Amino acid sequence: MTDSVLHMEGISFTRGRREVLKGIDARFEGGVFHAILGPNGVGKSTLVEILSGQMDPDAGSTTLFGTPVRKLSARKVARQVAVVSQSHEVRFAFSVREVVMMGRHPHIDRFGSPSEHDFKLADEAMAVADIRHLADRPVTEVSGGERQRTLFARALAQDTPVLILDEATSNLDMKHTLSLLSVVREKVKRENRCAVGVFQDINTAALFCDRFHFLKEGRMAVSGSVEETLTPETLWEVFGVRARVMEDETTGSRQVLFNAGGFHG
Ligand SMILES: Nc1ncnc2c1ncn2[C@@H]1O[C@H](COP(=O)(O)OP(=O)(O)OP(=O)(O)O)[C@@H](O)[C@H]1O
Repeated sequence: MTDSVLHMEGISFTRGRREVLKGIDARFEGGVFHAILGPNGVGKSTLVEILSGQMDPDAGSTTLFGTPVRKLSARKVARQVAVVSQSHEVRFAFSVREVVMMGRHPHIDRFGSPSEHDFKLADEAMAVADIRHLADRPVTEVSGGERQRTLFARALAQDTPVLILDEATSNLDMKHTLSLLSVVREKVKRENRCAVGVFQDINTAALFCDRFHFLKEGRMAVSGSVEETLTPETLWEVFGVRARVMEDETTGSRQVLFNAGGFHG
């Protein structure tokens, strides 16, 4: 049994002169790891920015546990939704530990100070993201992948029922990609949390996610379980690429085999 945690209805959004999203309906449940997929510029980041309350849509509504997101304060949303965004920009030279501790701020009283529990969660998140050895380094002086792991750890420390990942592993090596997404999957399955990830790499998404949502030309083109949606027909329709879809006999997960010349003009 799955519960609807986030619900989008009739979401439309125009950026510049272009209507990027055209009446999107989607449901994101607890206990499910969702993937948002689609070509560059189709509106994946825009969709998750609206989903996490960072932007208001021109039309339609998003509810979080039944309450319209626009009626909730940023602090209330941050207690429920953590985001690892695509922008890796960190302007100030906070230490890696300080950045991870920022994930606890929504939970700490305005005039209070962090508790033992806050420090413990931040420390655990740093261990999971394998950044403890970087704790005292300025975040402006670590590598792109290390910075992304720091922002991932901040979101894990935030300890929310909803986790939104916008290409959150795009700079990570394979080992850290697998280990961090395994942790997300475990939280989704064991603790009934809801995860929504934007992915460019369909095979990584197929290893960890339960449901795929493909965007095309501002609309939700195909939505459903990985088995239903990850087909050569969908890949052709959405991305204009020819590919084979294989099922790994050992793990049962679907993987795509591309070929160098297999794309539409
Ligand atoms: N700040 C902005 N101002 C105006 N237009 C924008 C802005 N950010 C994005 N856009 C435009 O909105 C559209 C959707 O962008 P968005 O970043 O949501 O796409 P995306 O699917 O996440 O793309 P990608 O796969 O390249 O990350 C694109 O046409 C983009 O050029």
